[in-house]
Amino acid sequence: MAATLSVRQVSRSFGGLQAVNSVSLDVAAGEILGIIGPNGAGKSTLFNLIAGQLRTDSGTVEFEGRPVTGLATEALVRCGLAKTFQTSRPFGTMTFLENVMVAALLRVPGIATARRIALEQLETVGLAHRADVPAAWASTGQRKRLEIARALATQPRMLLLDEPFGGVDLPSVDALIDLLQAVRSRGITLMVIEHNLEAVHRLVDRLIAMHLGEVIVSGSPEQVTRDLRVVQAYLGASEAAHA
Ligand SMILES: Nc1ncnc2c1ncn2[C@@H]1O[C@H](COP(=O)(O)OP(=O)(O)OP(=O)(O)O)[C@@H](O)[C@H]1O
Repeated sequence: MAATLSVRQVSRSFGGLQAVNSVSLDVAAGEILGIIGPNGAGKSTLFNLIAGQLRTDSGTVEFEGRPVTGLATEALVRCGLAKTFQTSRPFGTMTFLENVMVAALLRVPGIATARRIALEQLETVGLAHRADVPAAWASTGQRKRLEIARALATQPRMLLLDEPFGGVDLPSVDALIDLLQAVRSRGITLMVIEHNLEAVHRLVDRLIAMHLGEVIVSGSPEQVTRDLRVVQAYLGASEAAHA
């Protein structure tokens, strides 16, 4: 089966720093692919290159067989590829509902339709009861869910999630895993950057580890997290941080 997303030899540097170095990967339709790696490995940069938030120096990205390299974020959203942010920033003075409506309006023109879609997505993520509350009142866990609702409101076929479990308290992790699995069972392909390895193990079908801008290992969660190169990458990064 053709891949939903194909990344081929994508690179990006910042000054003298090669943040992403010739990364190639495929994500199959309906798959949940996890990306791990120590701080500074290039995970977020890779996501930003795929999602049109950064320009690639070289390489290509195809989504559902169409070249999308260099397309701006809004154009990609209209193609069905959406991304949530590591630090989600809702419009605090707007309500939960209005925040999701803004996202829905990227795909549908009418306010009434956007409102209906937004309510459905708040329901999906378990926040319907917060619809009329200012988003500034959201807890960390609610902000993560709101960000997922906003992405879903753009009716994506693929969703890139940057640290969906970051700052989420332990009891909420299970619910978030269930939510993301429910999203996948609607046919939405997921690619997830995550530092919470326990959550990653339970969520993803396949895992890729990055280090110093490169993909170093790809395989099942068990294979990748036990791989000596991955262990050494984490140890090396933690030693460098404490040096
Ligand atoms: N806009 C930028 N300007 C300069 N350097 C950058 C920029 N964005 C990222 N970098 C550098 O590129 C490297 C990769 O950063 P990136 O944020 O992609 O890593 P990461 O794997 O997502 O890390 P983390 O897990 O800490 O979020 C880092 O050394 C970072 O400092």
